[in-house]
Amino acid sequence: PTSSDKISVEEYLVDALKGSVSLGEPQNLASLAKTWRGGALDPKEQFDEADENEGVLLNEKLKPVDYEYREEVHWTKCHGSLGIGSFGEVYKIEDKQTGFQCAAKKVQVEHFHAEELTTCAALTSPSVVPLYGAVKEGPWVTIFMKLMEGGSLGQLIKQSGCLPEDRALSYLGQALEGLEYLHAQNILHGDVKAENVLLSDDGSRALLCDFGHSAHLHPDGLGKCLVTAGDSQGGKNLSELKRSLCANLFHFLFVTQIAKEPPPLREIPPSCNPLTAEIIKMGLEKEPVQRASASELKTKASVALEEVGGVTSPWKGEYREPR
Ligand SMILES: CN1C=C[C@@](O)(C#Cc2ccnc(-n3nc(C(N)=O)c4cc(F)ccc43)c2)C1=O
Repeated sequence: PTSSDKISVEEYLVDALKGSVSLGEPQNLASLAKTWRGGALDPKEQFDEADENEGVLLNEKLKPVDYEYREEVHWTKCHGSLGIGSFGEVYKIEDKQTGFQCAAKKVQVEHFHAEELTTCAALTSPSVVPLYGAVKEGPWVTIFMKLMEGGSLGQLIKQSGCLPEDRALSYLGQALEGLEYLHAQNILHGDVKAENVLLSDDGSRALLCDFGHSAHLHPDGLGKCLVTAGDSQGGKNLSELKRSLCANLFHFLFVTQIAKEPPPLREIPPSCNPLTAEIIKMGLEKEPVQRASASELKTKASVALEEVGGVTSPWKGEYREPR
């Protein structure tokens, strides 16, 4: 066969997956998701697309029926939305056959980026929200994931006013763990903020979510932009992220608006542990070359947490007036 006759294994796989919903592997989902794109369709194509239903589910408690998985038919939303992600609303949903509940983000296909799935499909870190699969139904892409009953850190900060130092350090450390893991997989999250850190029902665990702005970093891409003095893994983009994460720590602690310029360090309260103050300064270092690596910041955050005596403040304690 000539080269034009040989189709890639991936094209062959995608051809087999098109038009149906099946229980499968992360790689299958990643390959199929790359074919989902919006764009001008002629009326005939629009009509055909309206009924289209295809996808790959990764959790056996989400059960397609006769190669279909449709809203209101096989799964249904439970009450209102949980929050708003990048280009989409997030809902608590229930599988009608198994009763299993999870979270689902609905994105219009013209706003869907395959990287939202290709970057997180095969991740297994305890600090990243697990993906349960994704399905295209007409002009919508629905992305299923683990339900995080504790809600987002952004919501907690709004409810609590500002966080006690022990909890801010614990959540920072876990978010840095997730970031460090993503970097080790050459993945750039691209939108690290309190709204994209989700909490377990008892508030003990914090996991990164929302890969709607993520990108695959090629190893040489990192090589070209090695600018931190930290471990060899650091990269300019990552150091930008770490800076925004430490700026977020400042936000977690003191609910300052994350200004374009680093928050005035003089506003770090004197009551704060010196190591916490050092972490904020290290992470907000303007010069990327001087900025600490994710690993260094993570290590310092866990030492600072030990120094403040671990997490002792109550989960969702009384309101604390932001500074
Ligand atoms: C693995 N994966 C798959 C899709 C993803 O890119 C996302 C997202 C996203 C964005 C904003 N918000 C939430 N969000 N999720 C939950 C939840 N899982 O319970 C949630 C709960 C809230 F209270 C508020 C926002 C929430 C989730 C991603 O990361």
